[in-house]
Amino acid sequence: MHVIRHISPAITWVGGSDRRLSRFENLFPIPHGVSYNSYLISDQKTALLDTADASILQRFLENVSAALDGRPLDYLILNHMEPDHCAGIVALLERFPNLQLVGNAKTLTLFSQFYDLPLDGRTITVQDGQTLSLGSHTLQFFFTPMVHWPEVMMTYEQSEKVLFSADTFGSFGALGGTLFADEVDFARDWLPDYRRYYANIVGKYGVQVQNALKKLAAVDIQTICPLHGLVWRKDLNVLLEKYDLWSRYQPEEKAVAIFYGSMYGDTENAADLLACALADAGVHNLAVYDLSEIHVSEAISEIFRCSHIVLAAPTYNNGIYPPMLTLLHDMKALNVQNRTVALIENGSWAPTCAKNMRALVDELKNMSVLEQTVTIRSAVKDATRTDLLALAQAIAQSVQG
Ligand SMILES: Cc1cc2nc3c(=O)[nH]c(=O)nc-3n(C[C@H](O)[C@H](O)[C@H](O)COP(=O)(O)O)c2cc1C
Repeated sequence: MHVIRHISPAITWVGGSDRRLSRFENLFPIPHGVSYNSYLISDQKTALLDTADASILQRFLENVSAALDGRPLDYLILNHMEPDHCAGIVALLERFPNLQLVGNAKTLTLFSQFYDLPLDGRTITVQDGQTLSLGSHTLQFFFTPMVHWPEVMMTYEQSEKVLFSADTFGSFGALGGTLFADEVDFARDWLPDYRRYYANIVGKYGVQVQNALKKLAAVDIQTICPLHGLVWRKDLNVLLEKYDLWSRYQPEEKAVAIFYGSMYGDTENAADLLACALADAGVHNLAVYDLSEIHVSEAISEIFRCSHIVLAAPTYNNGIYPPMLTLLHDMKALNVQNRTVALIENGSWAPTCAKNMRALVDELKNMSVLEQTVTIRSAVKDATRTDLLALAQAIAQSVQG
């Protein structure tokens, strides 16, 4: 049975959620599931904005049929040719013989790479800024390349002022009836998933997101309909401000995140000692993470939130303990910038971890590394405790200053 919600009399959400998938892109754990959104506009012509993932294909096709209410589908707008939004294309082409695919040149190249179906006479190739009339609704296409694939575009419906934003403004998290952001407690229940999605999926492309925000700055947007997560029709600034911060790699909060790796508990001991000293010094926006226990995507998400990060790890075969090395590689891959960093190393005979961590941090832009690197030789002793307390003072001053 179909499950749909109306965004307006003419626009219907026809997507669905997957609560069984354990990892998005077979990579990122999604304990809250994920939604695949698709939207139908019914006017003199009918237009579907993107399709959905194979996991929800049957329900999605039922939803489209119900929303069409017996009418044919005229246009399928392909804002994004990533497979999690494309599983319905072939089925819809077969079902509706006059259906035309609407995309840009790159979209259609990607289509032919993924599928063998000939599209002779069944495509409309649009240019940046071009419009397509459906009757009283008019679609305008804005190319937003590399947010986060090259063919990505957003479609703006002019009469209702709705932006169909592709993966931009999307999130992990299945929908549970409440489709609209104003129907949920966003800060409590959704913001961490939005942040982790942005940081890990889109984070590398901050410049391109800034370009897209600038391109859309003059457009009067009343509603945002992304391909994952919630639909926004109120308080759009809450989301736009986050996107502006994240895409400029600016921290959201004056906060300290301590990430440690530890085999035998001594580096962990140092992390705990530092955290307590920071709390004593009045820094309470503070979190401690064992990198062997959390997924690296959670650490990246916290780095996008926090102004200060502490990296604490043992030396391992003359290098960096592997979970910390993974985090540092991801920080580079996702373009992390503009953070203050403190380093703690451990080693039983030749500690080199801090030097190696520092070299990788130095590859990032606008990172400020505190001078007081602490070296532990196996277990924390009085002298290292003193060093850790001094480091806590330096971090506290930097946070509060
Ligand atoms: C496989 C392995 C390789 C290590 N390589 C080094 C090394 O190259 N240099 C060094 O000083 N210590 C090395 N260590 C020792 C650890 O860095 C050291 O014991 C540290 O105190 C462990 O911290 P933890 O208690 O937080 O796990 C190695 C330990 C292991 C298990």
